[in-house]
Amino acid sequence: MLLGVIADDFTGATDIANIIAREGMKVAMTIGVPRDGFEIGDTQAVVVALKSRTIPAADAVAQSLKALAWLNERGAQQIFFKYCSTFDSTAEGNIGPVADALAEALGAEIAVVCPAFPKNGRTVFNGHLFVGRQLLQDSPMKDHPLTPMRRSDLVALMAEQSAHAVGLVPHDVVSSGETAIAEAFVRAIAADQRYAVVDAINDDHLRALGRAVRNHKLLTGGSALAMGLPANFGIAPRASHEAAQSKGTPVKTAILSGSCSAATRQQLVRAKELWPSLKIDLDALAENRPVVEEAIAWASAQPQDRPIVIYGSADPAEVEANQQRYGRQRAGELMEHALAAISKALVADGVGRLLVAGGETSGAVISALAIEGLSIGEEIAPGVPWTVTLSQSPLQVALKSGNFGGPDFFERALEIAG
Ligand SMILES: Nc1ncnc2c1ncn2[C@@H]1O[C@H](COP(=O)(O)OP(=O)(O)O)[C@@H](O)[C@H]1O
Ligand SMILES: O=C(O)[C@@H](O)C(=O)COP(=O)(O)O
Repeated sequence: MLLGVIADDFTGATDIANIIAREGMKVAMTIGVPRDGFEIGDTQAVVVALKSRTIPAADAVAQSLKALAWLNERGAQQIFFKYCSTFDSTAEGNIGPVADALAEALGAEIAVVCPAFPKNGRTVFNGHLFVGRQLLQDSPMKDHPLTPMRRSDLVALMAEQSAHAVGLVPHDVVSSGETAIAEAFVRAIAADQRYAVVDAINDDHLRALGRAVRNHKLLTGGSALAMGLPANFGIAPRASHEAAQSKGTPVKTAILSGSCSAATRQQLVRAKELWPSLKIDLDALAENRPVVEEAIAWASAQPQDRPIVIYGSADPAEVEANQQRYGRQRAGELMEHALAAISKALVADGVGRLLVAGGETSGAVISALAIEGLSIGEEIAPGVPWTVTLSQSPLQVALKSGNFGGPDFFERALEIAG
């Protein structure tokens, strides 16, 4: 194995696996740390998907170290800690503690911090993270149900979460190329900095950075940082990425969404106009009413040849009201558990194609389905591939990060699936 990736959520894991695959590496994605006997064959990169973004920091550290040990035992030459391109972290923050623990275990003197994903509008400039034209703190991420981001200064955010000093490699250095970036790392190490936030506003910056980190033991960042890594191992991008799913056969399809992100809510407006839809009532869930059973009955009463949409997604005012009533964590868990239970019943009832919107939601759904891993197929939108589950009865699955994809994402996904 050349590259070992530890991803802090499941949508993020398919996102980075997609990028690595398109850059030519043979990649496998596992759900959690694989069981003993899981064969990696001639796989060059393994992405271990964890659901560690919003859990207590000590648990996130323990799970990440377990993943690291598994990857190291299989000879991974470089480790990548993948977090969100919007640096999603709770108030306590898991990114710093996990990065600290991985750096310590690997003996890494320096690690980059670079969530930039220019194709999806995430750029880092003077250490500040932008989403489109807005600072992160002014973007819809300020209202995220679990990880509201109210600051944009990555140096400050990382310094607050980590036990170590954090520096910045600014855009003028990055624009000067690989040698200048590598020299900046030497200066950062001399200044006792463990992390270097690196500016990147386009893919050329990320590729130059990719070359400059060739010898780093640990990288941290968003998926786009992985773009330049396969080339370091002498691997060239693939002309076309083979589809993992078979086309042309009708497949019962369900769209499940717990994502309250602005992009998902817009995508749902369109999906609801096209297909039968059902909203899950969080109050009813909290009152222990048979919401899940009713949703399953509703689904089986719908025409079987059309996609169905089941969602909890709500706008910031409704999410806020729910959190006031039930608490941030409980509100999230109630919805995640309900959507996970519904997905299990739908699959048992013959649904063979699932589109899941939301990182935490995807984690809950995929875990409930007891799936061991996913193989990466065609790209639907930047950062979102179709995948096929590594299971006895394979399912087609797309895990959509909350803010990824255009307004017609779901239609586009189904067109591509054929
Ligand atoms: N109506 C709702 N009220 C409160 N929380 C909700 C509601 N609908 C969904 N949630 C929760 O919001 C969180 C959304 O996170 P996630 O699934 O990661 O989406 P995203 O990818 O957009 O960040 C989940 O924990 C989900 O259960
Ligand atoms: O880096 C990204 O933006 C995504 O890969 C990701 O992690 C998104 O997380 P969610 O929005 O919670 O799905």
